[in-house]
Formats: sequence, C-alpha cells, structure tokens
Amino acid sequence: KSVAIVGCPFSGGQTKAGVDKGPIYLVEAGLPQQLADLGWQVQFDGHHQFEEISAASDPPIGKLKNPRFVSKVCQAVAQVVGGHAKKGQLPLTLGGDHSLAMGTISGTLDTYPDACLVWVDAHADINTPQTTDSGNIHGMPVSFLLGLDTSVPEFAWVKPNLKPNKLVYIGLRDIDAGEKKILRENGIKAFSMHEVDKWGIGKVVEMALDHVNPKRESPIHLSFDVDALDPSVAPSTGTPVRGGLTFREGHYICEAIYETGCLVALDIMEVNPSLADAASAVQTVAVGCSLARSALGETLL
Ligand SMILES: N[C@@H](CC/C=C/[B-](O)(O)O)C(=O)O
Ligand SMILES: [Mn+2]
Ligand SMILES: [Mn+2]
Ligand SMILES: [Mn+2]
Repeated sequence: KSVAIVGCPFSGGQTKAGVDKGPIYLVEAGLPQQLADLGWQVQFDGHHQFEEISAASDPPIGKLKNPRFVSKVCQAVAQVVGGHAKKGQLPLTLGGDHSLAMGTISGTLDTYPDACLVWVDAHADINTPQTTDSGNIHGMPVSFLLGLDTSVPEFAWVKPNLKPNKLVYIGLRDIDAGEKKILRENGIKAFSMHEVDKWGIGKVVEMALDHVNPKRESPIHLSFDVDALDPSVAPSTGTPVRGGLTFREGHYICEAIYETGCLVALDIMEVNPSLADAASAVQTVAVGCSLARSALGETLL
C-alpha cells in the first residue's frame, strides 16, 4: 500500500498569511517517516511550487478573491491527485487552505466516479459566488464540486461530479445563512456538533457512512479541516470556532474510516503554524500528523 504526500503550500483561498506553511511544518514534524513506520510505501517528491499570479493580474471577480490563482492551483492539484490515485496510490494532500479541496476531490472523482465524500469541518465551505460574504474561496469548494453555480468561467474546468447524496458533513457549527439554505434545498446530510453531542461520535460516524456508503463498498475521500476540532485542540488555524470536536472525536472519525477499508484519498487542511504562539503551532501540527496516522491505520492497541 502506497501513499503519495501532496504538499500544497497555498493560502490564496483566504486572507491570513501562514497557512501555506502548513505542509512544510507537517513534513518537518516527520509525517513521511511516521507513515512509513505504519508500513506504508511513502512517495514525497517535495512540496508543489505553484507559479504565482500577482494580485495586479488577478483582480476580484465579483466578491471572489484571487480567483485565477485559486483556479489555476486547484486545477494543477486535481491533475496531481488524480495521477497518484490512478497509479493506485492514496493521495494525502497537506494544506494549505481548504479551497484546495476543489482540486483534490476533482482528482478523486475523476479516478473513482462512485466515491463518497466525508467533509469534517466547523464550516460547510459551500458558499456560491452569489452567497459568499467574505469572497474567500476556501468557503466555497463544495459548491463548485456540486456544480451549484457555473457563472464564473475561470472555474468552468470543475466538473460537477459530486452528487449531494454522496456528501456528508461532520462537525458543523458555523454555517452562513446562504449555506443553510443550500444544505436544505439540496437535501445534504450534515451532522453538526448538536448531533455529535446527542448521539455520540460513534453513532454519528455510523449514520454518516450509512448515508453515503451503506454497503461500505464506495471509495471514501476524507477531507479534514483541522478547525473541525475545538480550538483548545487545534488552535493554530485561520477560522477557529469554539465548541468543536475533542481530540478523541477527531481521531475516532479517522480510525473508523480507516476500518472501512474504503479510504482512497485524504486531505489535512487549514493548519496555519504562524497564527498563534509556537506551542500552539507545534500542538496543531502534531494533531495534523496524528489525524493522518489514524486515517492511515494507526491503532491504539
Ligand atoms: N463561511 C465563511 C468561512 C469559511 C471557512 C472556510 B474553511 O472551512 O475552509 O476554514 C466564509 O465563507 O468565509
Ligand atoms: Mn507528487
Ligand atoms: Mn474548510
Ligand atoms: Mn473550517
């Protein structure tokens, strides 16, 4: 079994500096060796160098910030992730902000058309160019993947291969009004922190997988935004929201998905080591590495 680490030092989907350092810190913390110690054949051919598009030549389109840069980078990431997946490797994308998921999931769906998507996040990241308030594209990848809005030509390359019934959220607790409407209108299944409290993480993961992968036969793409975790667990991230998943709840999701044997792609996103004090950065990076290990087979016993 082979994992390809796709280091994506990219921050164009949001406005806080430092999230592009996430992959560098995760690799520096020893993640490749940690995965090799789990028995994985590890391919890491260095972090991807994305050719910059200057702000001067990338003015906003409507509210969207850095639209051409985000689009170009995500298109490249889709090729890279799809390439690894087609070679039978498990692409492990290290962000970088969550707009990258437009690329990673495009790559996965191109390779595994019947894949389902488990999106672990405090946020739904499903704003359209019309509903976004911030214009930060890290709050929009899911809307593009669903094909909800095709009004921006720069994103015409994103194929609407994600179906609403193949998507499930865990950890939601900070959803914009426009996103709530989209979730309702599209009948998208979401387990917010309320459901996690009500049922417990074990039941939530079981219900989430029953929804998108009832026979546990579809490939799974797990896109994990570390801000799904409580800020006390993962403080160094761009959009922290209180009342999040505990360290164990986050790891249980990863462990349970690994146990299905269906995982084909993983994203660990939004680690921003420059946002807080050094100790918080180290803690958040360590949690990112630990989540990846759990999703790739590390067990407690
Ligand atoms: N909904 C907000 C927050 C987006 C959060 C993105 B994240 O989940 O990738 O951190 C927005 O649209 O700006
Ligand atoms: Mn590569
Ligand atoms: Mn996100
Ligand atoms: Mn988030």
